[in-house]
Amino acid sequence: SGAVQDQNLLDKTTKQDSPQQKGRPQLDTNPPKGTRDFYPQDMRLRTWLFDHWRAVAKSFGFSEYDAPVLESEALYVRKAGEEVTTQLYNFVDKGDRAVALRPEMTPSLARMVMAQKGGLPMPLKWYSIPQCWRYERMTRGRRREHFQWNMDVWGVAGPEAEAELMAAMVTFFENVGLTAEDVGIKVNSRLVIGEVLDSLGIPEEKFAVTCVLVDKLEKVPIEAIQGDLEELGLDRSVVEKLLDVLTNKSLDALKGTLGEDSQAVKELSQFMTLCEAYNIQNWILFDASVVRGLAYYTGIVFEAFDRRGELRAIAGGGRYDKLLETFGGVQTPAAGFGFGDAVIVELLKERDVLPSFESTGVDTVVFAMNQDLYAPAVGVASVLRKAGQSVDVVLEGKKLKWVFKHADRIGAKYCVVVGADEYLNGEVAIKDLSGGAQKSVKIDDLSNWVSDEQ
Ligand SMILES: Nc1ccc(Br)nc1
Repeated sequence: SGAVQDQNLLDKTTKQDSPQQKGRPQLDTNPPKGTRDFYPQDMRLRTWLFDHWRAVAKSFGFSEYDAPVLESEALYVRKAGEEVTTQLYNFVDKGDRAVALRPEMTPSLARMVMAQKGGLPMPLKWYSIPQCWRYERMTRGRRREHFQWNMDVWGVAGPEAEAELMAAMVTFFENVGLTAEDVGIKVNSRLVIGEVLDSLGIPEEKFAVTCVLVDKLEKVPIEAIQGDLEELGLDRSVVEKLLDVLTNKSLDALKGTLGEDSQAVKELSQFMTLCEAYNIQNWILFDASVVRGLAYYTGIVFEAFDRRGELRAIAGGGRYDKLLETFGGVQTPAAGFGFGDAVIVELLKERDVLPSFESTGVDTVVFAMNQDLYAPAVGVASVLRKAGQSVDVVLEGKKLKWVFKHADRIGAKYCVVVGADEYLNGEVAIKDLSGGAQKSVKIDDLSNWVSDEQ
């Protein structure tokens, strides 16, 4: 069910199955496992969320792009054991092609950049709100789809890109009524792991898989991935050293561990300084244990979380300078984040900052008192619509009591009744549904009435 439906808007137990038609197998009216329907009220919440995402993207000068939900499976073959590739929603199509519903947007973005063969003027500041998919055994009853706001900057090597992305994410949180007391953003750099592995003589090609395993270590006991670590040739002492470094609670402590010349420390310090320039430092905290689960991150990584620790990560991202290379393209610096539509809605609901989505947004209901007045009534509706109102015309003969109840149910502000006597005087009756006052207005004055009511 849709995000709002999860709030028991349509409690599943009250949904009545349609009456069984004689002898016909009844259609299963549920959406496919792990997917959601968005009824109009759910859609109003989703549109509200996407409008906020789009407004921030626009204010930061980002341009919207899109790509097919269906991609070649080859885009996601990374052999790093990431959840996002082990839970691929993949199949072989009728043309015998190995395809997949995209689990994330970044590879599609990389494919689109690569397709332009260097012809895209850099930097790119692009965003998208794709529906992304995974095929997870329903053991955990989790969703198989979500919408994920993607913001990416391509062609900028310095932490200015990450800082701008961070500022955009914080702007969204502030715009929807959340504060730095509600949400924090943990920041780290994968260069930390890189520098530790270098110091222990672990070859570069083990970097990505090590990062994915360390990310898993955050969630499962070491025994659960002991085999993977051994297969990777990381003996216990290496893992212990890594885990020890990741417990560093400050950049100064990290400098003590990695040394004055640490590139990781330099970059993180510069990033933190930029965050102060945006005045978002209260949202940001250094946390050496953050590595994120995607294999292709190469530098700064970050993840937004609810400070009460009740929910899963709200959003996450980082630098991924080598992704194009893995596709056989030219190395191009890039950084970005993904921001899912599910956890944020849980948080907004929990913090009670979600607006109501009861109303349909209709301004005025127009009703003809009898069939002879229907044509004049739609003429009145056209005048109101041209004046900018959202108008719901009652399309069938109804009792006035039904009309007022209907207008109230859809959250209309006014009800315009076209009655025989008033119409003879070139007027209509307008009932203000908030206060109940009723008045007659000349049809020729309706445009002025609309502008006076705005
Ligand atoms: N990657 C991914 C896709 C779909 C969902 Br739900 N969660 C994560």
